Amino acid sequence: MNVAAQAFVSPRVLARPVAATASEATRVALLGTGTVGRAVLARLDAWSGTALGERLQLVHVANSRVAVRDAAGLCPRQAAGLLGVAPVAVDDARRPAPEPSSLDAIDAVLGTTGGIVIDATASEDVAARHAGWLAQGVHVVTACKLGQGTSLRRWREIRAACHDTGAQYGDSATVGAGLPLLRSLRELQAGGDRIHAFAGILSGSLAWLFNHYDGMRPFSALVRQARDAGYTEPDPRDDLSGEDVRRKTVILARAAGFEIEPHDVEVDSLVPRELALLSKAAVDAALPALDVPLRQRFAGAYKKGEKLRFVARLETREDGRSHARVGLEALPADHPLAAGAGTDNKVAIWSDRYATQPLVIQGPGAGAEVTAAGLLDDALRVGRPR
Ligand SMILES: NC(=O)C1=CN([C@@H]2O[C@H](COP(=O)(O)OP(=O)(O)OC[C@H]3O[C@@H](n4cnc5c(N)ncnc54)[C@H](OP(=O)(O)O)[C@@H]3O)[C@@H](O)[C@H]2O)C=CC1
Ligand SMILES: N[C@@H](CC=O)C(=O)O
Repeated sequence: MNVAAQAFVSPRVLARPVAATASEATRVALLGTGTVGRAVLARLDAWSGTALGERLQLVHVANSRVAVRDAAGLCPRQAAGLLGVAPVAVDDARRPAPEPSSLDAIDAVLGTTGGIVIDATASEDVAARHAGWLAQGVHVVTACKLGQGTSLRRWREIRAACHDTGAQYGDSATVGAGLPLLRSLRELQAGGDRIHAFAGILSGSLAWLFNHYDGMRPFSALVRQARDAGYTEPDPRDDLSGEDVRRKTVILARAAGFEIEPHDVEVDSLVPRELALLSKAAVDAALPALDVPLRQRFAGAYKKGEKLRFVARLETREDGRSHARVGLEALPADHPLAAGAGTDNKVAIWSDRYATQPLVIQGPGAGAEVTAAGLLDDALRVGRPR
């Protein structure tokens, strides 16, 4: 059974069934039916007929190629079947036929205000539309970091659009795959606190890789395993190069009050030049180019009893300016950031309130299920309140 099919068997009951009317539901358009998008559909499917399910009405699902829509509401399982990412149900023939995917269709299907776009893509084209949707009064909930984690200009456009229309931007899944990181930073500042610094593990895939790498198995084999488990970006070089962590650092920094540009973050990439230059299709075969450099770095750390961890740091200097960097560090084995398991993200935050002992937030930081849960938590939050 493939991963898509597995997502749709034996759904857990996540909430008690209650009666509710469709008119109370918020219309939702889901973009992306890959690792995260399929998990969103599976979670919505498991909510069918429950109080949570009645609050969100799926009206549009698309990937980069095809879309299905129905203003009266789509069954998540059938939509997945129609788009070819889950087993086809018997009565799917009676459902709307898939049409070519177009981002212009969102306006027609959600109307001008009140609906939610869930972005489960890694698409620049989709991220470039976030501010426009918000400016129309459409809420955006996103796992994609290209909205807030790229240029300051785009970040400001997103914030301005939210301010002007009251539309909301759900970004919990962009850093820590739904962990309460961005929320905590914002709540501290809302209470008058000022953030001084943060340091942490912000990549679930790199956490998993360095929690498992023992210098014996080739590093490239572990990268393939992390990719197949759904922890990496669609192109694993985005993780290995530190670009994904750069974007998360930028998002966290801005949420902490530091309006930095991506180039303000110093990045130490793990990707050798010969791998960086390849097309995406050629990457898998060339992954062994990682093996020797990583084995050497592992051996150097091992001899000193240290552990390799990919760390992001933001500090404020005496002149009040911030400095951010991300890269591989060899840490003493008992260092707090060396602890953790699986895909754990772990972030320490120093502020006026937490000046000596930092506030520490830790938990799984990648994976389809936690990310989908983070997206739908945000969708419930920005949709019509209950
Ligand atoms: N995996 C994880 O643990 C986490 C992922 N994220 C983020 O979630 C996002 C999705 O990741 P993941 O599911 O792994 O990626 P996948 O590559 O598995 O899926 C991406 C999906 O986006 C679709 N897509 C691309 N362009 C468009 C478009 N213009 N319109 C509609 N759909 C489009 C693709 O379509 P097609 O199928 O046709 O190619 C595909 O279905 C990324 O931004 C990632 O950074 C965030 C937190 C954790
Ligand atoms: N590829 C990312 C997924 C979540 O953002 C990671 O490894 O953390």
